Amino acid sequence: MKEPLISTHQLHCRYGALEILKDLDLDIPEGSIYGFLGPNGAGKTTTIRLLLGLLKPTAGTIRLFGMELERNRVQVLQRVGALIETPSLYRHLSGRDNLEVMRRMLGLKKSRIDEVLEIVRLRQDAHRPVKQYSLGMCQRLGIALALLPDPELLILDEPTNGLDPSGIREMRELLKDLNQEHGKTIFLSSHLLSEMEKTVTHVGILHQGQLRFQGRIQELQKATQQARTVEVEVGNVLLAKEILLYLGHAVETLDNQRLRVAVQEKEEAAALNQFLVEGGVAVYNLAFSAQSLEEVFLSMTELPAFDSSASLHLQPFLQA
Ligand SMILES: Nc1ncnc2c1ncn2[C@@H]1O[C@H](COP(=O)(O)OP(=O)(O)OP(=O)(O)O)[C@@H](O)[C@H]1O
Repeated sequence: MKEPLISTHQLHCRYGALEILKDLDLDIPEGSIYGFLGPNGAGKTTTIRLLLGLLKPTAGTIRLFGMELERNRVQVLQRVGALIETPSLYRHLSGRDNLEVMRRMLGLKKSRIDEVLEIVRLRQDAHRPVKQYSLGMCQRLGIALALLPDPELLILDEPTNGLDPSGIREMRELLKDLNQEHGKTIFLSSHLLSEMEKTVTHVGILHQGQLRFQGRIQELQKATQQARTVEVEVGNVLLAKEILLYLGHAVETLDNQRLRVAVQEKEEAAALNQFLVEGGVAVYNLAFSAQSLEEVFLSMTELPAFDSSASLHLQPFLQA
């Protein structure tokens, strides 16, 4: 099997006493668009800093292009283009001149500027000073700068952060184009699955420094179809909740008449109904629903939405 383009093994990182990343095993396949997702503070930027050699891990290893980063920094990093948050730009210079400064520093041929402007669709606006650019245009110029040396891998930290819906759409199209037409592997972070769902081929979900899911987006979608819930409308929410918790279901109170209950199989819904009725709870309505991808993502990255602590004092009641 082909070695992943980026892989980390048991990666740990601390800031002082604070453990930020724990046992992080990332696998980013060549040719993928890998969405690294997680809420604010999950550790995404810290991971990106580690991948770019800007920070040293407390423990663990990082391999890029099959080489250990620590021992091959220069060789590895010249094949990587990166954009961390907003790009550093000379605001009084035009987009083209910003690229020209970098081109000279890298000693690249002049024609490369038009090539990258074309890719990020900024050719028309290349003559304008950057201070007149929208945030989306600045982000695209930042990506053009990262693309100048024609890297195989792009690492982008929250490239859609702060963009309006049309800016997000343009960024999504650009990322797909870079991947499909220009063969770039892309690793990008985001705190919104909904922004990335249609773009990424692979997903890693980070929560409090630990990976909660890693795999193809289709696998996450499949998990979504399996993660079903039942909405139950009852006469006595408190009693219904106690019974369901006792039975080991994860339960969320929606309002003073409705509960949401996690179930694995369809048959469980029928059994659940029977237990409630036998326990003296009037059941007015019971509706089946699959969780959306966003709900699955949130359930992986929020403190448990479901309260699954069983209450013991119901035992005699149910055995009666
Ligand atoms: N230099 C630092 N010193 C101490 N703590 C830090 C430092 N940088 C980040 N942290 C802490 O590390 C944790 C992870 O931060 P990080 O920036 O990696 O998260 P993130 O997932 O990128 O979130 P965001 O989307 O908000 O940037 C946070 O609790 C943050 O406060």
